[in-house]
Amino acid sequence: MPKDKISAAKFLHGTQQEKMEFVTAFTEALKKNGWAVLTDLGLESKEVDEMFQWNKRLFDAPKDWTVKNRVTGTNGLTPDRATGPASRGYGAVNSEKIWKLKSENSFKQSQRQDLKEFFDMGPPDDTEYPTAFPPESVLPGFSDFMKVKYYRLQEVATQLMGALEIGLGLPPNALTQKCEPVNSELRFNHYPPLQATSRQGGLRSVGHTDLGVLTLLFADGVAGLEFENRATGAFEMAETRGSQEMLVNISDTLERWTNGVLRGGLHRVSGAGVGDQSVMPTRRSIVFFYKADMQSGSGPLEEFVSEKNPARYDDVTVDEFLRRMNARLYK
Ligand SMILES: O=C(O)CCC(=O)C(=O)O
Ligand SMILES: [Fe+2]
Repeated sequence: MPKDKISAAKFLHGTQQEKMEFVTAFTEALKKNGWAVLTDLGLESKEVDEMFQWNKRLFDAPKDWTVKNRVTGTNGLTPDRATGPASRGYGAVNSEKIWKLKSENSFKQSQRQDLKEFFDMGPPDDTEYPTAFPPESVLPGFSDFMKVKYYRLQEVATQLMGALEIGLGLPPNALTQKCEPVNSELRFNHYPPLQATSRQGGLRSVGHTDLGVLTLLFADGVAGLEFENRATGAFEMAETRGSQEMLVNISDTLERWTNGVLRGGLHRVSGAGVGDQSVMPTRRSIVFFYKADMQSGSGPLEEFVSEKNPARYDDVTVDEFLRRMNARLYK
């Protein structure tokens, strides 16, 4: 498991050789583990702290506005998550049936729960699947703030994808061009405090891989995020230091494009690490799902397919792939 954190400073500001050192370390970590922790991203920790402050304000605010915007409601604006390829707006606790994504039967009945509420924002200029924000009267300034952060994180993710293109020996923009026009999702997660007696299997979110290309994640100080150790099959705590460190994990679309050379990092959120405290504390995370353009193919790139290594994934469009997964996740 990656105990070492990789500094992005050399990639952002270094010599050609230093850039390549980052590219190699980053690509190797993702090939081996499916995830890595990066430091020195060029993101001010103040910027990330501000996102956590908005996360708190958002979930503390009265939720009347969300009624029109629940998982099953279309609101004339927000697509029904279960039938569409996108996720937008507020989702209450237990909206995501994450156990249906991989192997439903491996989860006990008591583990089939998801104890986070969340808010997903799509591209600010998306007219097909617009994000229903809380009204300005409820949370003044929130949508403007989010738009700026959305593009900032898109920029960071695009840079990291550029590094991966080099690391995988692909031509420049081979992967990033499949992510234009922008189709990522910026998510705020909030895990409300929970009595230990209702932990039910000790998990706040069960094991899964994310649907997009690459996921960027910041967690507050409360432990919980765990990744599968591929050597042992056991889940182990992934530690990040608040706003100064960012976790990156491979998601399903990149696994499909690379025909399994990069495999999605399997992760979950546990209530472990809080000892025998009777209440699990509130936990918050900020997640950027870097996603592909809906019209791009989701099947393996020709560079990763050969007679010996035939395509393992069907080449449906990203739109179709995401609809397939959303139908499991939200129905
Ligand atoms: O909150 C976390 O640390 C993980 C969140 C997560 O896995 C997700 O939103 O897909
Ligand atoms: Fe996830």
